[in-house]
Amino acid sequence: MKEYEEHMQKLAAKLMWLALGSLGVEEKDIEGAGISSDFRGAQAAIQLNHYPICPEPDRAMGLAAHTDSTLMTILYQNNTAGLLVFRDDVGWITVPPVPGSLVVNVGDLLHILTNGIFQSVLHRARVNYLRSRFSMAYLWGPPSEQMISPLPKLIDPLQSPLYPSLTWKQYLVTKATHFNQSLSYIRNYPSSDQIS
Ligand SMILES: O=C(O)CCC(=O)C(=O)O
Ligand SMILES: [Fe+2]
Repeated sequence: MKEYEEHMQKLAAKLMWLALGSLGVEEKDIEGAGISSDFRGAQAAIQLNHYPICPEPDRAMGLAAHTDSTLMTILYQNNTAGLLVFRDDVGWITVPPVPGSLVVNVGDLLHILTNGIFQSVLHRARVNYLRSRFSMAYLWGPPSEQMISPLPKLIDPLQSPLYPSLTWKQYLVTKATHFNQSLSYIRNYPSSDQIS
């Protein structure tokens, strides 16, 4: 498990740079925002999910629809389908397991950091009536006291940032009250002091 975590940590930092680099963000932009460019001090948790066989999947909850409160989540799923993501134009679509591959979810904090350019994804998991399913989520985020705010480079110069500056800890408090509405709740709040 420790080895898996070490690999995931390196992969997360690499993926983060692929995502940010694609937006023209450079190391100095990240350092300028007070974040170490190698994401030193990042915090992570591994969540193991097990979905036993269910004779009536349509009447069971599985994992309720949510967005991850992370910067990024790297998800392994065994070869039983069950993960669904929500696309505005089509609705719920299955993310089929592909052997040897991992799923990467944009989390709410990356959504905030990129001022909504990379949007966190609403997803849920269904149970299966033939096979049990398990998944392993590597939930990756910043140090808990690190301020996260939209990167100045990604803010339209004629507009204010869409989200306030806040720590992961503060965001989790908001999420515990506002659940899937949290991002819209904090949107356009000038300061995290006013957030509850
Ligand atoms: O089991 C899955 O595919 C989804 C797991 C998940 O979304 C989570 O652990 O946050
Ligand atoms: Fe999730």
